[in-house]
Parts: sequence; C-alpha cells; structure tokens
Amino acid sequence: MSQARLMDGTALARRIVEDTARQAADLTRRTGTQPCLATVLVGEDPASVTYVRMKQNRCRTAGIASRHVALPARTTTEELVATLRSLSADPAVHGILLQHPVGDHIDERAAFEAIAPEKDVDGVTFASFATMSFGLPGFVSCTPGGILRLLDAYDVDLTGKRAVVVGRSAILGKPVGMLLLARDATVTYCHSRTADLSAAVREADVVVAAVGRPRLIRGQDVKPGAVVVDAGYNPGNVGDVDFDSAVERASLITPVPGGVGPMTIATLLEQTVTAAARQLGV
Ligand SMILES: Nc1nc2c(c(=O)[nH]1)N[C@@H](CN(C=O)c1ccc(C(=O)N[C@@H](CCC(=O)O)C(=O)O)cc1)CN2
Repeated sequence: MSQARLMDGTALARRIVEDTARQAADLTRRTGTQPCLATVLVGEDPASVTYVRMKQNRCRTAGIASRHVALPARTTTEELVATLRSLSADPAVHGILLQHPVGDHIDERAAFEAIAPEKDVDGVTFASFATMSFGLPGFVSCTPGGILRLLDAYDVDLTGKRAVVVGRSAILGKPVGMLLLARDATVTYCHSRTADLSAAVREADVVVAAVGRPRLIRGQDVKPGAVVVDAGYNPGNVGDVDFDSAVERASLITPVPGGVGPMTIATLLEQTVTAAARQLGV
C-alpha cells in the first residue's frame, strides 16, 4: 500500500487566519473597535508560555488586539475566578482564553465557568459544550473544531464511519467525540482503562489520538486506509501517533508539527472575531 496523504494543517490554518484578518479589518472599519482577545496564563510553564505567545503573535497577524494577564503560580482559585469575571464584564474584551493546564491547586473547572459564554472563544465552558453537542450556535472547543475543519477540507465523509477517540479530556477527547457523533460517525471513546486499545483502534475508520502519550498509536494497529488524526502535543513536538509506521497504513494522516496544532489557533482567532461581531451588534 502507498503512503498516506498528509493533512496540511499549516496551510489550511494560514487560509483561515487570512480570512479572519479580512473579517477583523472589516469589523474594525465598520465599528471603530478592534476585536480583542484576553489571554490568561497562570505560572510560567515553558510550553504554555510558548502556546500563549503563539496565540498573541497570530492575533497580531490577523489584526486582533490581545491583552495578556500573567498571574503567578501561587494564584488561588478565587483570585483566578475574580480575574476571569472582571474580563467577562469588560466591554473592551470580546474573547477570553485561559491557558490549560493551570496549577493542580486550582479548581480549573470553576475558573473556566467564570468565563462568560459569549466570550468563551476557546469553547471550554459547560455552556459551550452543551451548544456544541446539540448543534446550536455557540463556540466549539478549538482543537476539536479545528480537527473537523481539517477533515472537511480533505473531504472525509464521516457518515456511518467507525471513529475511535483515544482520550477523554474535557477540552479535547470528549468534545471531538461529540462533533464526530454529530456527523453521524459511530464513536467509541478509549482511555487508560480500556481493556484492549489495539483491538479498538484496529476497527477504526477514523482514529483521533488525544491522550498525551508519545507515539502510543502504532502503525500495526491502524486499519489499512484509515484516517489518522494526531492531536497529541507532547514535549519535543512528538505526537500520540507513531507517524513513521502509521503513515504506511493510513490513507490520510496529520503530521506533528503542522497538523492539528495550527488549526487550534486558527479556530481561536476565527471565534474571537465572531464573538466581537456579535457583541458589537454587527
Ligand atoms: N485553553 C487551552 N489550553 C490548551 C489548549 C487549548 O486549545 N486551549 N490546547 C493545548 C495546547 N495548545 C494551545 O493552547 C497548542 C498546542 C500546539 C500548537 C501548535 O500549533 N503546535 C505546532 C508546533 C509548535 C512549535 O513549533 O513549537 C504544530 O503542531 O505545528 C498550538 C496550540 C493545551 N492547552
């Protein structure tokens, strides 16, 4: 069998950011107000610092203003909640991103829920999960939303397909499964307690690896012709899929880097401009 075709997230994300920049410019011209994303980072985890900086840089490219709030690692849940409530109430801020993970001593769910749903451009609140799951207007979780855009761009028909999601996190595994279900895929979630992960993956027409375990999914377990999406972002730009072996079996595969990652940020920017337009009544 020939090697899989690569799903180029960098190229697609660039096109989305270009479109978003045009929309941001148009909104700024019509309303006199530039869309604004607030980024909130607790502590100084190097990977998180990098991701937030990437988001700020991409905002600049797209003509979106960004306001950064850097909080010390010792920040309490109450202090973080107060910061997010204050940003939620600030009319100059249209979207809010709280970089995950926050420290273990913080109740991350309480913090996410302090983000007003109309500013939840990262799609992390209960309200966003519900609207996404029911196909109602709202904001999708950015990585899952980006994955679906990528699958659409490569004409992957999900109807009736067996999709296996490896991982069940609140901002990645669970929501991507809901989005696949909404497209009429038959979805199985696998996780650390799944009895036979290899057997489940071998049945999958579409595999989404979102578990945070470097190269967990190996080519020998990929069904020939399957579509493989690697949403892993492990240190050293290593995905959850063993690319070299999986590329020999899949029909389509996302690389790491250059696959899902750039789509996450493109989705965030796009949703920020949508949020701004709604809040500015345009
Ligand atoms: N609040 C959130 N926190 C986190 C999210 C999220 O969507 N919302 N996702 C991840 C990390 N993440 C964004 O925050 C992220 C990770 C990786 C990339 C990316 O584009 N990676 C590049 C390579 C980067 C490099 O060269 O260093 C790629 O894959 O091509 C974007 C966003 C956890 N936290």
